Amino acid sequence: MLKVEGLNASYGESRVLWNVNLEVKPGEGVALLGRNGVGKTTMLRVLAGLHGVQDGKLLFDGSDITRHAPHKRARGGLAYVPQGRGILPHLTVEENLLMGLNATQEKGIPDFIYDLFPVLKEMLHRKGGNLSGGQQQQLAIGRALTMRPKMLLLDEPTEGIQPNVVQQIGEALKVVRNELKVSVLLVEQYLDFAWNFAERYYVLQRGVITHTGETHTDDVDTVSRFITV
Ligand SMILES: Nc1ncnc2c1ncn2[C@@H]1O[C@H](COP(=O)(O)OP(=O)(O)OP(=O)(O)O)[C@@H](O)[C@H]1O
Repeated sequence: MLKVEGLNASYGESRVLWNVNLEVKPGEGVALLGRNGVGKTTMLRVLAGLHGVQDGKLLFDGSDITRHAPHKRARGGLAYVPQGRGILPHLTVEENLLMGLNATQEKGIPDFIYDLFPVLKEMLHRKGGNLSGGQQQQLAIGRALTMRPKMLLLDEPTEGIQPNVVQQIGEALKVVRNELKVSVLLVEQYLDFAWNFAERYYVLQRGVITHTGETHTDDVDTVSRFITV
């Protein structure tokens, strides 16, 4: 589904990602783990087409997308939910969701969005900016899903969110992966959440992938040493 080969990326003279190789298979949930500032957000921005590639190749759904513009990647099924959520605070929940629909032929917001996140139906006419952090996160994921993506790129969906909502988001993401068959690449610092969700993981340290493995066989405490501050 997604294959990253020999990726290098920089900010000016400063190299941030070093020869990154990473793969997400169809229907798979994969976690990208690491401390603050190691390059996780940059990695997702490169995949979304918002930051350039210095060297390397990005393959998605059988195409080389290395030089594709962000909107082309989104139309091709790669949906990015940035850290800080990226919803439009002055628009209502409904208007935010309808924006995602523009890229598809559908007329209305599909019911599965409300099945996943019932709170969005209750808050349909409320302004995005007046939602709680957890509700905004659900809206951001819901909006990305209205585009019927093949893969979601999620940047720290649990950040600053109260535990019961974190649990709801975790359950929704499992439905997204298992029933809607959408692959997920999840950037997280909340290790237990990532471990509970993902089948495989990569650890990024100072821009280099240093460990990778499967969550059901590997020891979470060993991995936590590489990612906790
Ligand atoms: N716009 C920018 N210009 C220059 N350097 C940047 C820029 N954005 C990020 N960096 C640097 O690149 C490195 C990687 O940052 P990045 O945000 O990708 O890390 P991260 O692992 O996502 O961290 P966090 O969890 O804090 O978001 C950091 O050293 C950061 O200071």
